[in-house]
Amino acid sequence: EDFINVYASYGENGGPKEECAACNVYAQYRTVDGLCNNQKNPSFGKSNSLFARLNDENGNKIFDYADGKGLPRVAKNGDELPNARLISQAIMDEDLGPPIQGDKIRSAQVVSHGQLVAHDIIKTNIPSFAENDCCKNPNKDDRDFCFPLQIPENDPDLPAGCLNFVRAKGVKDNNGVRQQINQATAFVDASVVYGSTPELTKTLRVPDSFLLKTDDNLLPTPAGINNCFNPVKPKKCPVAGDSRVAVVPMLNVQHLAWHREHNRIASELHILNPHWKDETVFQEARKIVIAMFQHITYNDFLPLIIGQASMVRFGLFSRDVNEGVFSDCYDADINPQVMDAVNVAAHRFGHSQVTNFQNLVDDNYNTVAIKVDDVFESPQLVQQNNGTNIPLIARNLACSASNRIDNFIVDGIRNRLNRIPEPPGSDIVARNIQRGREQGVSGYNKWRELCSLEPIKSFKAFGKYWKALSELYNDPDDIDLFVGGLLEKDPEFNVGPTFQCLLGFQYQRIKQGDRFWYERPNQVFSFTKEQLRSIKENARISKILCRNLGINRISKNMFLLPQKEWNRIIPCDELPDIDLSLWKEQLSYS
Ligand code: HEM
Ligand SMILES: [Ca+2]
Repeated sequence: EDFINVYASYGENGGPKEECAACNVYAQYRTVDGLCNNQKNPSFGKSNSLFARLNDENGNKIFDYADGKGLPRVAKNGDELPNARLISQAIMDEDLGPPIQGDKIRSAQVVSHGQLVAHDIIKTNIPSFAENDCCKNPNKDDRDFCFPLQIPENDPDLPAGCLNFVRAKGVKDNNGVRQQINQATAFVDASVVYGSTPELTKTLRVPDSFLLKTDDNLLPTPAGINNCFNPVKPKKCPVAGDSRVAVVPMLNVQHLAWHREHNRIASELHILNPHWKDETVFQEARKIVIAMFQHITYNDFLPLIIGQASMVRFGLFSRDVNEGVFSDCYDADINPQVMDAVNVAAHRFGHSQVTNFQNLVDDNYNTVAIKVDDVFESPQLVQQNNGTNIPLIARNLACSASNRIDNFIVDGIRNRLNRIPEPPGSDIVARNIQRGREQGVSGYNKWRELCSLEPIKSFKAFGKYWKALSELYNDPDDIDLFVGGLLEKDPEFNVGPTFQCLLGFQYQRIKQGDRFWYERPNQVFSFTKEQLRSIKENARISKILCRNLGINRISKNMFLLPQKEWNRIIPCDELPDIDLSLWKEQLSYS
């Protein structure tokens, strides 16, 4: 049974002309930018191609712009939609929720890995915020460029009036309709580690070597690239495969762990196979890192977000090693590109898991509280004293709870987001809502319909929020997807049915549309049976973070809070390891 109507399919996917070049059918490794992953449509899933829209039964793209071309969505009756900040205040203020919003089983590592994967598959091209102030500059009336937020009078936290918001770069498709550009590869391919363009990969790599660059054993800080959005605090700026590496320290150390894991694996492969060229060592290590990243993301992370039933329904679990090692679900007709609804709403579910604190936890489990809004874009917290805080951040990832997925978003990111270089900062909820509208993403009910769920006919369906919603919106069809989606409940605290459908469908396409999916047999790039088995049995997020972030003990499954019986804190050495000797090439003398 298909959640998404059979009619809904992907539209054409524009891309630059270079893609006319023929693909190398015998390529052993995926390209950095995803080009030629699909040999019939070389730009499927490629970086810098357009986000996907679903098609209706007549093959027309599904979107909702006020003028049908590119102006932000308005209400069904033609009025402006309700003020995004007012919605945020009335529905998503953490003070409206229960006093304790922590999840009982999910750790902060779920949140951080979620952000890392989000950044692996999604990066909207948005003109720089710092250089373009839509409240001040001469372009402020340009509706193609600006869509500022309006903070109402008497707002308790943000100053009334205009708050900057720049629209995503627009590209006209063949019908003259505004589309947006995804700068990341849509594949789950560790592009957060290696970059989504050959130029960035080159910057990250040590020339003539299999290693990624480091600076004092930390992420590299090459001159000439400045990803640091905070211009005030003097510091070195870390560079990784994605420019948002330092949004918060917990994300920063995810990048660091995978970066170090590449160098560890590459160094071992080099010792095992001294005759291999540097390039071979680099690419073989990259291939193993990507396989681990895919395995962990699909089998250990995603079930905690969309739940067991949706995992099974969309065929997202890898094949159980007891039933066989290889598995082939590849379908060359599938375009893995991320769809608009997943970009602007469904995959932003993680914003409700974020907590107000990014604490440091020492070896005796003493905690130093650090507020999230004090450490946005603060790589110095990770870098200082040669990285002495790194193990303390890692322990916090394992030991502190994520917040529940619900309609409450903490003040740290809802009132004080990115107060850089100085207050007032912004509201992540208002931004997400505004982002959905400016990209012409259809309202919540449309997505329910596409997911074969009953559209909501009355505000009453939303329980205690019906009144607030009915005072804000004219019609249930006007409700923004981010708002409606997070108001849905799931008994196991996964995302609700609409986001399960959208994320399940998206991750299915990313898996089935990936020619290089790690489980595939009989290809020039396939692992051996023994190698794949070793990856499947031993790839663990706990092992990767434990061995690379300077801690000695860790919970067996870091995505879950430590627990005496089944998720004890154990020495890292007791966690299983991938057997890299399986990559030792048997030289034959013929
Ligand atoms: C740790 C705190 C986090 C902060 C401070 C943060 C902040 C932001 C900001 C400022 C944006 C841009 C909003 C816009 O203008 O469109 C954004 C986008 C986004 N966030 Fe987060 N976020 C956090 C965690 C997460 C998590 C945990 C997830 C998912 C599990 C997530 C998923 C996304 C996605 C998918 C986007 C859209 C990205 C794009 O358009 O390129 N974020 N976030
Ligand atoms: Ca990617």
